[in-house]
Amino acid sequence: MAKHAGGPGTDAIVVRDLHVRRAHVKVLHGLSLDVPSGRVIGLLGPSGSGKTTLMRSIVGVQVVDSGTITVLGLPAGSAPLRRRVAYVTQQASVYDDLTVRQNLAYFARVLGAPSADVDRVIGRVHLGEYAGRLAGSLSGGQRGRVSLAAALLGQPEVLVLDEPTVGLDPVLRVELWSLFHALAAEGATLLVSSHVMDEAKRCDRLLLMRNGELLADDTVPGVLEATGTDDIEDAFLSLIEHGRPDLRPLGGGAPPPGEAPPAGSAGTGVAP
Ligand SMILES: Nc1ncnc2c1ncn2[C@@H]1O[C@H](COP(=O)(O)OP(=O)(O)OP(=O)(O)O)[C@@H](O)[C@H]1O
Repeated sequence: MAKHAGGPGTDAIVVRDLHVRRAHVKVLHGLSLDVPSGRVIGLLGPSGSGKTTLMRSIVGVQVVDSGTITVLGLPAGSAPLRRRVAYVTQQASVYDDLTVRQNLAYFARVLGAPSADVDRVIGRVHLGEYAGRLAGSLSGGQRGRVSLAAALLGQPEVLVLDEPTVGLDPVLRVELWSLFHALAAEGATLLVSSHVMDEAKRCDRLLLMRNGELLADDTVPGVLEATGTDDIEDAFLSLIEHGRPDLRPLGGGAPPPGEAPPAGSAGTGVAP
């Protein structure tokens, strides 16, 4: 079970007014968000919307212009977080000339995780039958699962996963989402990016991004209710088309002077 510092009801990740440029181009424009502990949070948005940049900032590998990011109560990227936060990039990070088990044994040693953890994580990502295979002989999806297994070594409290289900068949995708929820039930916090809107329904909560800004921060039912849609893709399009003025932030932010709150907007977490 993950050692869970924050506990239910607290925020594992807090981002405030985050501005990031990449190659002199502004990518994130003053993002503020909270990621609650012990939940699976979906970070959704089209390609290029800034999901990876936000994740890189949260794990402390991105130079930021301004703003603050706190993870488990500590500044993002600070040394004590190194073993408490795991990051899986879109490219599988494995050694092709080592077997699956050898890869994980190596990473376990680097992380100082117990060697028994290797078989545990192999089991969790259902790679048992491939444990003795060279990573270089695996499919892209299988290599991705080796990377995910490496991230689970040492039972990190926060998992930041960049498009972990891309290219997987539907059965494997469902298996991974159920693994994510099992990890959350054990106390971990998962921030999972995807550009497939259909995956939204598998998340406890959504962060919808576009052009480096947050369009919504809410549960799936909350986003649907706030937009008057019954499909998350339609909801996303509605947020783009109608913008955010019709929607109120979580906790009932005040409407502009002289304007009544729109019907169905109470309690929604659509970003201000
Ligand atoms: N190394 C880089 N140098 C310059 N610009 C970059 C770099 N990496 C990303 N960008 C730009 O930053 C913006 C956000 O990219 P980012 O990778 O964060 O988006 P994303 O939502 O994760 O996209 P995808 O779903 O395709 O991974 C894009 O316009 C992209 O072109």
